[in-house]
Amino acid sequence: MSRSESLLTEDGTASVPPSCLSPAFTPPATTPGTPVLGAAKGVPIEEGATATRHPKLLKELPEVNCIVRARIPTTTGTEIFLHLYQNSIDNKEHLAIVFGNTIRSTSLDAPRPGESEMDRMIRGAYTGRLFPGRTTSRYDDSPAISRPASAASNHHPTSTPLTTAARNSAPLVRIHSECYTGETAWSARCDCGEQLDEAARLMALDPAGGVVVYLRQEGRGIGLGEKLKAYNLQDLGNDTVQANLILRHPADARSYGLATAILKDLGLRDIRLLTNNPDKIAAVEGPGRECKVVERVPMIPLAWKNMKGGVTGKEVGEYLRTKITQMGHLLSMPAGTE
Ligand SMILES: Nc1nc2c(ncn2[C@@H]2O[C@H](COP(=O)(O)OP(=O)(O)OP(=O)(O)O)[C@@H](O)[C@H]2O)c(=O)[nH]1
Repeated sequence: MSRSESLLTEDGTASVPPSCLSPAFTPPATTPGTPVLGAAKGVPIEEGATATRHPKLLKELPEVNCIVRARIPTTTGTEIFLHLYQNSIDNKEHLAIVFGNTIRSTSLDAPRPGESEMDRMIRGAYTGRLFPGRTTSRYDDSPAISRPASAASNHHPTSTPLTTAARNSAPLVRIHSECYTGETAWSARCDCGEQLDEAARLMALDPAGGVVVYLRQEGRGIGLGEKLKAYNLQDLGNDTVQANLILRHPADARSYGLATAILKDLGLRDIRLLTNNPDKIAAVEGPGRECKVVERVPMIPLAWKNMKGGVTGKEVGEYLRTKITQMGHLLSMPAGTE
């Protein structure tokens, strides 16, 4: 008997107490990917096209509106700009963490009726840097500060035919789904915290800058409470996919339309996407190909590269194995761990 069968009856229903089950099946917004083997580092997406599948795309993008932006000096010394978004499909505060000072939000910068210069600065719609006594949101009106070369333009990469140079200048993007346990509660069940840190490290180093789109789809979209139930089912012998299914959730309940809309608002069309997830690559390009993933940059677990800071242990090993064997993630287990 397999481990999942131990909790499923003959007709496939769960033998866990009904009170533990979610009230209704949640239809999948995206479905798990088809297993694909052996993607190389930095594969241009055109060459790796067979490595992707095409989840159902939204008919149209949701509306997004950046309502505030602020500079965050970080503990690593890198400055980031945190952008907070509202949208037309849920009430959650999705975020864009922007590295570099050339990437700007169109909706944030748009003038609002009746607002003062102080209003604009308070909501972050200023150029350059704020300083005590600044009176205007506009750069050129402010003789006290000089204009750094890197901020010379607020315009964004255009979609010219891609040369290697253009591809190299496309910004790095990570579409990251919330993981309270991995990012805040030091969980070693997954590598989510490590992935967020690694994405930030790479973006801080990249002259083209980068964006982490941080989507509030905790637990692959099932929410924290349900994810914690799934953890208990994992401790009872199920893998991460089986645990979701026993709880009557899809293996992956996420969607990426909001990410596409946020990237569009930030003026990013050609992007280099940090991911191993083929569904994400296909979905983020949007219904009208609003974005183009010109390169997939793999996220190899740090421990597999013998780098410091990697999450290790039995649980994360199983988590990664399930992603590869059941969700089609473009990773190969290191020799000796298959
Ligand atoms: N249901 C469930 N969700 C989990 C579990 N462990 C982590 N997650 C969630 O999985 C999501 C991780 O997503 P991402 O970091 O975007 O990564 P991914 O889609 O797996 O693919 P990559 O881009 O390759 O990292 C987050 O929402 C986590 O909360 C688990 O055991 N069960």
